Amino acid sequence: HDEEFPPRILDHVMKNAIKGDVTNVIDVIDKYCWSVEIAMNVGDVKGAILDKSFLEASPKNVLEIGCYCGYSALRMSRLLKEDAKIFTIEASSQYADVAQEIISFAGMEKKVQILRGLSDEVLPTIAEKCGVRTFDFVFIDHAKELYKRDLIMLENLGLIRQGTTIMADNVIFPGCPDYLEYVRNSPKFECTNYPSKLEYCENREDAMEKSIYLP
Ligand SMILES: O=C(c1ccccc1)c1ccc(O)c(O)c1[N+](=O)[O-]
Ligand SMILES: [Mg+2]
Repeated sequence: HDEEFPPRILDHVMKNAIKGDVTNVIDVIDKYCWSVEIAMNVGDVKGAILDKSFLEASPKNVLEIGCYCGYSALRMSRLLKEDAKIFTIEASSQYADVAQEIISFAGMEKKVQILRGLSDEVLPTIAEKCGVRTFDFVFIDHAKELYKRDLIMLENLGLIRQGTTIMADNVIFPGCPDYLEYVRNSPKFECTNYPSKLEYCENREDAMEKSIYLP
């Protein structure tokens, strides 16, 4: 990954977006990524699919695994109902630093809490640390080889409940074949695939996978 993108997008947002205007911050990031350089945000096209599932779930407790620069956390934060909250896990302290700045610039620092660390190190204590029993909505968008491991960990830790919605990005590109095989063959998940395009690309296929947990 291009380690230099996060500081560039932060600088671009600070100089071109309206402080406290979360929708404008999202738009400024999307315009930059369409016109200047592609980044691995979920983006506007797949972001609209995320938005729709998020609104249908109308969650109180939201978990994101893979915050990056905070773009998808901002997308969800603007749709959060009163007293709902997003907890987002980010392993890279560089990404987490930039995400914190962008989330604060957009005025969403009270609705989004970044948890720094590796997902398998953060998840075992997240319930008591965050005062959450189960999550109502989970967005998985981190290292593709960790999707399956972390979903199983969420199940084993009792962090998801009957009806929890799990949305996974990039199930085509870069792809997460073991995750897809797991959720689609498990009787505990009701899956729906949403074909789309890779963020900020017109001609590379990607898709999101929605899995409703029904143990
Ligand atoms: O893994 C990559 C990747 C691989 C190679 C080069 C650049 C990015 C990627 C690509 C698109 C995504 O939406 C995404 O979330 C990721 N990611 O890192 O989590
Ligand atoms: Mg992604």
